[in-house]
Amino acid sequence: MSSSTTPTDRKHTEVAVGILIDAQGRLLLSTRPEGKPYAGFWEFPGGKIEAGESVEQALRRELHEELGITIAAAQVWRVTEHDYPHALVRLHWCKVFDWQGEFEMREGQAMRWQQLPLDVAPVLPGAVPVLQWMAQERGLDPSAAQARTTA
Ligand SMILES: Nc1nc2c([nH]c(=O)n2[C@@H]2O[C@H](COP(=O)(O)OP(=O)(O)OP(=O)(O)O)[C@@H](O)[C@H]2O)c(=O)[nH]1
Repeated sequence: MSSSTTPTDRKHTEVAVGILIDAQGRLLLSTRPEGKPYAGFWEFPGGKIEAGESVEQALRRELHEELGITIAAAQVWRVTEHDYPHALVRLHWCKVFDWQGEFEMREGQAMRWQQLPLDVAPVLPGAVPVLQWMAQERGLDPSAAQARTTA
């Protein structure tokens, strides 16, 4: 057949993602900066893991670069995959309850603390399963984790 690339022969991009949860149980979402694929979509903060980094180290670096905060310990909670046209990503999700510093949007993003269901939209497709699990943990209908839209 042709030389088209199938999901099985594409290399995964490893990504560390933080689910920051505040004292009221709210989740931090931010918008993807201009110039990146899916710019303007809402996502959980994080980014690509660099060679030699653990998930926790990558997440600590990314959240410092993007948000100006320093996180305490973070353990991987779930691992998911999503096949985008631009990349096949493996997302390492960590819940984060402790951090230090003041939030500064260093990449010009918007940020919102959100309860479920969210009231921001649209959300990056790769983040949807995690929103559903978070809703389930809270005794909510997983299919209603995202904002209702009138589209
Ligand atoms: N940060 C983040 N990335 C996500 C989420 N869901 C999801 O599918 N992704 C995907 O994971 C990848 C993260 O890459 P990124 O471009 O944000 O990472 P980065 O900041 O290191 O990028 P750069 O070094 O290219 O600037 C993207 O392909 C993005 O689509 C999410 O909730 N948060």
